[in-house]
Amino acid sequence: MAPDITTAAVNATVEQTKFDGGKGRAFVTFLAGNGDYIKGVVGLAKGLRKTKTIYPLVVAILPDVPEEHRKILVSQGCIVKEIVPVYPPPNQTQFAMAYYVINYSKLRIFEFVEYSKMIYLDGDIQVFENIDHLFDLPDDYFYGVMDCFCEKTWSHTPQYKIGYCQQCPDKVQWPSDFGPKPPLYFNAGMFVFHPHAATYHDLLEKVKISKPTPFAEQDFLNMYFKDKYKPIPNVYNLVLAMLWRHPENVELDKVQVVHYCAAGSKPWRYTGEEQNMEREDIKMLVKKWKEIYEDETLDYNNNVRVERFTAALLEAGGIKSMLTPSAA
Ligand SMILES: O=c1ccn([C@@H]2O[C@H](COP(=O)(O)OP(=O)(O)O)[C@@H](O)[C@H]2O)c(=O)[nH]1
Ligand SMILES: OC[C@H]1O[C@H](O[C@@H]2[C@@H](O)[C@H](O)[C@@H](O)[C@H](O)[C@@H]2O)[C@H](O)[C@@H](O)[C@H]1O
Ligand SMILES: [Mn+2]
Repeated sequence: MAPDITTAAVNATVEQTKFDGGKGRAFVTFLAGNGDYIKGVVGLAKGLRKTKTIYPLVVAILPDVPEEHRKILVSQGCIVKEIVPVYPPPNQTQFAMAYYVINYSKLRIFEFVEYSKMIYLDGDIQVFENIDHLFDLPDDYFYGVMDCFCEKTWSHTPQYKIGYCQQCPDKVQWPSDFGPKPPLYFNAGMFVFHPHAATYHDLLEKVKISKPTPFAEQDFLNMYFKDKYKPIPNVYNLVLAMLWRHPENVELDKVQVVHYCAAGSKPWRYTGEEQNMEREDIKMLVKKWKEIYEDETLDYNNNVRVERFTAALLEAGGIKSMLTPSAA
């Protein structure tokens, strides 16, 4: 019978392991409002647990997230950090989606300098394979997956109007009289970054004087990091529209991270009625998300003793040191 490990020791070890074992690394997501995105974040927390990641999930929440949702996040082992909202300068801009204005608050995560490296994931993303290796990417760059400009949400752009997309740059040439080709552009639903105080303060200064644009903080981040952005393969953030816009660029069985950003694809409110939602691949991906969300063995409370006991073993120097002398 292993000796009693005091709860305090386990708690201390868990926190320390999370920090040391994580080498100051963490996944981070963003939650605002009292709506149903809480389901997305719970699904993400359980999906990350299923990948056996050693890194915690930090949830940056706006003040309007209700206590009941905060308790759910803590019960799922998340590190909950309340952030102050960030608003863009007042402007008449029509955002691609009216609620995108709240997404500027995502920028607060750049202040989490207690972490040396973070992977940001939208709440409507699911991680199906272990992606811990992305934390080892060099700090000098900002990593994300290239977006697609073919959906109607892009109809305000010159790219959309001429049928140009960075996913198939040879299909429609960028006209020379349009000026320089747009720099590579990432989807801001997933990115790998190194929190840094000076960068954070500069970001916040610049966002206060930047004209808001239809894709809100996504446009801003692309402008800000355009000289540091390094594309990573789309297996790390499958923007669903790629399935019908650029199927030649997708190998579904190799996809590790899925971004449920197409209209009607949020798994927790999926009805299958919107355009493209009746596709078999969409139905399969929504089913995969729901299987994780409904899997009680992935709940933190059903794992905490294993995670804590493992952590305590690490701290105590392995199984032998835990056995009583007579059994040694
Ligand atoms: O009511 C909302 C809307 C958005 N979000 C957060 O903001 C992210 C970006 O919004 P969304 O994913 O809907 O944008 P999309 O990727 O679909 O354009 C979401 O994933 C959530 O993490 C939220 O918490 N509550
Ligand atoms: O606030 C702007 C948002 O812009 C992005 O969503 C868009 C973009 O990806 C388009 O390319 C798609 O066509 C569209 O479906 C999708 O919603 C990010 O996913 C989200 O995190 C957030 O930054
Ligand atoms: Mn999203």
